[in-house]
Amino acid sequence: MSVPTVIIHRDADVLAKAVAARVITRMVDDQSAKGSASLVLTGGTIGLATLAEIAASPARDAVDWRNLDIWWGDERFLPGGDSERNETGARKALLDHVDVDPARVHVMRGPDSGMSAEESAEAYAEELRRASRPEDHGPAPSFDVLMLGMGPDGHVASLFPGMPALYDTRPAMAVHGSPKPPPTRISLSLPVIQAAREVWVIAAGEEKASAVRLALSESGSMQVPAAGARGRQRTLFLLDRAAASKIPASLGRISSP
Ligand SMILES: O=C1O[C@H](COP(=O)(O)O)[C@@H](O)[C@H](O)[C@H]1O
Repeated sequence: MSVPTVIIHRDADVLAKAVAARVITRMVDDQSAKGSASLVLTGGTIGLATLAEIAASPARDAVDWRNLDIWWGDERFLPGGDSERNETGARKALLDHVDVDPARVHVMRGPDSGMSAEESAEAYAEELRRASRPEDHGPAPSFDVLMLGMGPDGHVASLFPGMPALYDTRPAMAVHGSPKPPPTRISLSLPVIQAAREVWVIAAGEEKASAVRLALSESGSMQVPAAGARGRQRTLFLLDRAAASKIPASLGRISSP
């Protein structure tokens, strides 16, 4: 697992624009090198702001959207179209504005599919297994970029502190009793997150500062799930100044104006 690099931007607005530019460049590079790319989306405030900035960028047309696999790190188990679903937010902010291949937009299905949360999670796990290639050496693709928002409690995807899902080794699982509504969710597991080539934890705001400090410390992922958010080749903590305000000065970091 890689050691995190911390990059700090002035505020949430600059952070979202900078992450958007980073996503576009990374997808273009991966598509140039291997023909296609994979991107895991996150819900949450800064995650959706980032997607809106990608949509607003003239450089978005440099991405071959039809040759991109889009996945989610987690989903709130709500019917399709519900405004609280991460999918709904992502469609509104970005996916409705670019020419994605619907077959390559891998959604976690809600109760309107007729499936229980367990069945939906298993269907997603199966989709991940099918997409895995021999070089991935595991039950899910090694995603090129996996973005994660982070809660003030240090949760990432729908992996909340102290919850059994943190020990789950299936590619995706149902989560019940989430402390943040809605209570039922679907999440990628920690091993799948850690198999991604690059993991980007994105956080803005002072309310995230303590969790950011713990996520960059020696904390265990059971106490602070974001402490387990590490990519195989690279881990980035992309922060605004407020979210970075409690990081010890000793920790290497790069700041933009
Ligand atoms: O519920 C969720 O919350 C987190 C973080 O959201 P934020 O609004 O505090 O930024 C998000 O990363 C996750 O995908 C989502 O389901």
